Amino acid sequence: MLADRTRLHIALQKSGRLSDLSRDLLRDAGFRIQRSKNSLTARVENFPAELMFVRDDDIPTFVSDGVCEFGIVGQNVLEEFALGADEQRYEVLAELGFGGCSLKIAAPETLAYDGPKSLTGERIATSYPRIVRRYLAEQGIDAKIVKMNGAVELAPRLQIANFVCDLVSTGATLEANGLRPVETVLDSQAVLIRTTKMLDDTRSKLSAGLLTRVDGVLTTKESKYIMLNATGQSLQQITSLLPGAGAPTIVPLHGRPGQFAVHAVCQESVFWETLEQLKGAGASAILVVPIEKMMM
Ligand SMILES: Nc1ncnc2c1ncn2[C@@H]1O[C@H](COP(=O)(O)OP(=O)(O)OP(=O)(O)O)[C@@H](O)[C@H]1O
Ligand SMILES: O=P(O)(O)OC[C@H]1O[C@H](OP(=O)(O)OP(=O)(O)O)[C@H](O)[C@@H]1O
Ligand SMILES: [Mg+2]
Repeated sequence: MLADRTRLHIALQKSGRLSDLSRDLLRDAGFRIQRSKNSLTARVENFPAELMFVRDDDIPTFVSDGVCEFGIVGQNVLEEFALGADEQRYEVLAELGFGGCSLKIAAPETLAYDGPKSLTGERIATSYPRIVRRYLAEQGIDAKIVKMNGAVELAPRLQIANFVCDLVSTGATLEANGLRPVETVLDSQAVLIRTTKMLDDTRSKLSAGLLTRVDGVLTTKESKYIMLNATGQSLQQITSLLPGAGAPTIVPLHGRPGQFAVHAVCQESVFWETLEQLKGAGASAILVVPIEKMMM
């Protein structure tokens, strides 16, 4: 059956690290996901789109083939796919700020390691053979790659390989298996991808609409609304300290001559250090509040 051309198809991981976070992003963007008994697909109630729940490894293929116009997948999976593809038939539209992890080479705690040359002639177990092959080529190292589909951390104990190359975030899995990270091969997070296949007018418009909403969520997540009071002399320094703020609103404070209220939308992270600097420059009554929705 041909996919319905009047709606968008979005490929998401069915169950795993990215599943809930991907759905949360779409919900934050205002899409109401219909509950479905058939858990492999779900309609969006208030937008012509259908979610397809699949294995994450299949997402780059579906989007490249245009079976799904959009997908959410880790950069690690995408890169491994790209290294095996003849041409790139998808585009990365946004880094989503979740699913952060790194692909690392790890070795048993007891094994000596003295830089990448220690990998020469060794066996490295991984689910990411193409990425590891590229890394070894860049380093000019000759080593044998052993492909495993999961439980890679077990390889040294099973004497399949001395080294592993797998995803790490907290490092707890490595530690639990008596391994330590020795090299970082790739840093990764989830990204939104779109097919580069030509879309008809209907889906092209829907695609732009979806993108505007997702962009809105991503900008909003970083953005904060700052309010503070300042004296006339300190205004210039204070406004220059506001991270990623356009033109702030400055209004005189009633009954307090020479004092002003400054309001600004900051589109970059606001750290405690920033607040300390603002205070040091003469700001008082500083408030930082989250922004719920934003459309620029
Ligand atoms: N420890 C982690 N911390 C954060 N993100 C991670 C971590 N491990 C993996 N990820 C990211 O989440 C993605 C999905 O991880 P998961 O372990 O659920 O995949 P999987 O077992 O291959 O699932 P599937 O059944 O869909 O093939 C990874 O490709 C990676 O981008
Ligand atoms: O550094 P850590 O925080 O310990 O995370 C690393 C683990 O997370 C991932 O597996 P996941 O738990 O998603 O399970 P999976 O192997 O079944 O995919 C990855 O394959 C590691 O095993
Ligand atoms: Mg997978």
